[in-house]
Amino acid sequence: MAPLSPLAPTLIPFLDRYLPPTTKVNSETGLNTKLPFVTLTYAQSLDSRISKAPGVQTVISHLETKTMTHYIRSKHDAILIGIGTFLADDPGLNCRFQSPMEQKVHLIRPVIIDPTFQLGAKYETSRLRKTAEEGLGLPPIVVVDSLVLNQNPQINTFCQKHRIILIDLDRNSEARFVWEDVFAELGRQTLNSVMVEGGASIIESLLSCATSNEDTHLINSLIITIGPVFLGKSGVEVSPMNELRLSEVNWWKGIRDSVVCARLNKQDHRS
Ligand SMILES: NC(=O)C1=CN([C@@H]2O[C@H](COP(=O)(O)OP(=O)(O)OC[C@H]3O[C@@H](n4cnc5c(N)ncnc54)[C@H](O)[C@@H]3O)[C@@H](O)[C@H]2O)C=CC1
Ligand SMILES: Nc1nc(O)c(N)c(N[C@@H]2O[C@H](COP(=O)(O)O)[C@@H](O)[C@H]2O)n1
Repeated sequence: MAPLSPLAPTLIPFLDRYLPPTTKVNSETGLNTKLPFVTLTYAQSLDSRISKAPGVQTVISHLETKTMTHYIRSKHDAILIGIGTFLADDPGLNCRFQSPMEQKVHLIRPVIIDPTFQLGAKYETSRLRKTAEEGLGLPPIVVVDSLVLNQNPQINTFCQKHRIILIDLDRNSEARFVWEDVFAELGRQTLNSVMVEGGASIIESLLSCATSNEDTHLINSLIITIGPVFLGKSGVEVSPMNELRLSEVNWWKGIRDSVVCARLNKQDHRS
């Protein structure tokens, strides 16, 4: 694993207002809210692609913005990916950014959205498991369709040592979880901030639900790294179902990549 570079100092004030507050407070009631603070963050090409082909891990971020991603991980309780990303990337999903102010590296909880429990035996040989066993990260929580519990014997073995969250799929709309159910459950598990990293299906699903009025509050911040590359028509594109305009937009320019931070709605979680 290549070491990270020092964090560009200008990234700290740039990112600050888009990162989770220490305590999430509802601006209207003054009470803590049940839903975690959700940051959607990923790296894309100039043609809005996050990998060069389906299921192929593709480096887009420069080391400088890779370091930024680990800094962002250090500010969240959980990191969420879809099972497609687990299968394609075999990621570590830990935090390797060490703040000079902290004695220890931050431990972030991986969450995998895996309705049909494809994780199965693949977890045994994964980097995720190795990272957790070496004490460099935490074991994952896997979010599974409630109906799959009795249909897949591998779940029972996995459950003995790991946490599984059972949620009913929304069977009216192409067998997806309702995101509010997922985040509410993560909130109940005391995960007060969730960083969503991908992949394409997860990003599109979240951006698309943000275009429906009811769910705009689910994503609190958007942080996108843009690398100077076109991945072409065989690349995996991310695009919401409908037009989506951003607010509170700010840009940062690094050695090679640019980063855009924004909100999807007008709600300010710090006021
Ligand atoms: N450039 C970047 O920042 C990143 C790139 N990637 C890339 O993305 C690709 C993987 O993307 P995908 O294949 O789309 O996989 P994915 O990680 O989005 O997982 C897809 C699976 O997640 C589940 N899922 C997604 N939305 C759901 C919902 N609302 N309810 C229930 N289940 C849901 C389904 O089982 C679906 O098959 C890989 O090539 C990976 O390298 C992944 C993360 C970040
Ligand atoms: N920030 C960023 N830039 C890229 O170019 C990427 N391909 C990704 N991918 C995400 O990073 C995960 C790998 O994490 P580990 O370093 O192994 O912990 C991968 O699973 C994607 O979510 N990200």
